[in-house]
Amino acid sequence: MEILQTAAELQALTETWRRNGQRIGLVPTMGALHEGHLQLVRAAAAQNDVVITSVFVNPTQFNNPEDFRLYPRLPEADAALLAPAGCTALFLPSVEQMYPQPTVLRFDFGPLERVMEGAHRPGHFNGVATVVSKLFHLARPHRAYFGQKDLQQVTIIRQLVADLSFDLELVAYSTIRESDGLAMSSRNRRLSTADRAVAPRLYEALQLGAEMVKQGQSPSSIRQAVQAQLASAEAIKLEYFEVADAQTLQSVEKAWTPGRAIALCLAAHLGDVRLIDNVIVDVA
Ligand SMILES: Nc1ncnc2c1ncn2[C@@H]1O[C@H](COP(=O)(O)OP(=O)(O)OP(=O)(O)O)[C@@H](O)[C@H]1O
Ligand SMILES: CC(C)(CO)[C@@H](O)C(=O)[O-]
Ligand code: BAL
Repeated sequence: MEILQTAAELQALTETWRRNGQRIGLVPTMGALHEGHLQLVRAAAAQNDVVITSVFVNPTQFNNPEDFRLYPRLPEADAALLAPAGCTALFLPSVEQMYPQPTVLRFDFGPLERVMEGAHRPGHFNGVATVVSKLFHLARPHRAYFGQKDLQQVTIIRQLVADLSFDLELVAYSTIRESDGLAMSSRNRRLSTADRAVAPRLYEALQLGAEMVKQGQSPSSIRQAVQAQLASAEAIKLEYFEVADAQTLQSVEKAWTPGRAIALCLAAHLGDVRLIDNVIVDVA
């Protein structure tokens, strides 16, 4: 596996691959890799001739400087995991490589970003869309891989791909969980032992909500039940819980629209670690 640190190296490599007619898969990440990332790399390896994984802790998408400073950075361990998963090239740029000058670009995804992560992390999706656009231009992938754990992110990137006519296929994979249900996340490493023990309560609360959706209970009763269940775990500080349309991500207030899937999404703090999770429920 090659390790590339400059944008010019990546462009040169992808140009050669394109000229040779090779199909390129791209897996954008912020590193501290786990099975959630590796399923994306394995899928990319199975579906393309070559795979680029980027590991870049992107400063422009962090609204909290402490979160950026403490984000786990493990490039050697990441490299060791990527080669056996079928990655051809690891792109490991510096901030200066990705941002040779301060970016002034501004994206506005309208209602899609005025809820949940966009509402609670000002500027977050502007930073995500900026770096993902740069990665698409540098890597020129035929397919790009993302996880449903970041449901709003994948929805916004789908809009970005359509609006800017990126000539690629967006591929999304479902959330990989620990055996106790906790969604795998790089930030899980930062949980204290006590907080790690209660963290599965997040998924348990989402499962309770999913059961209530299936029983046809109202969004307001689901909100109440999920919030009450999480309030009983003292270590968990819920930031938001949303009952949303899985496509538009807009809050569902009254009746379900038959045939439209529902997304139950939350963000919560355990100590100084902020986690997100979601489940998607089909409504008959
Ligand atoms: N548990 C998971 N299952 C499936 N995909 C995942 C999972 N965790 C992350 N991904 C996906 O991997 C890609 C890179 O995510 P990222 O590097 O931010 O990892 P992360 O574990 O989500 O970290 P954190 O949540 O702490 O930011 C994203 O497309 C993300 O949705
Ligand atoms: C897509 C991404 C790599 C952009 O920095 C990041 O938001 C992530 O890891 O989900
Ligand atoms: N996985 C989403 C990236 C972030 O939390 O900034």
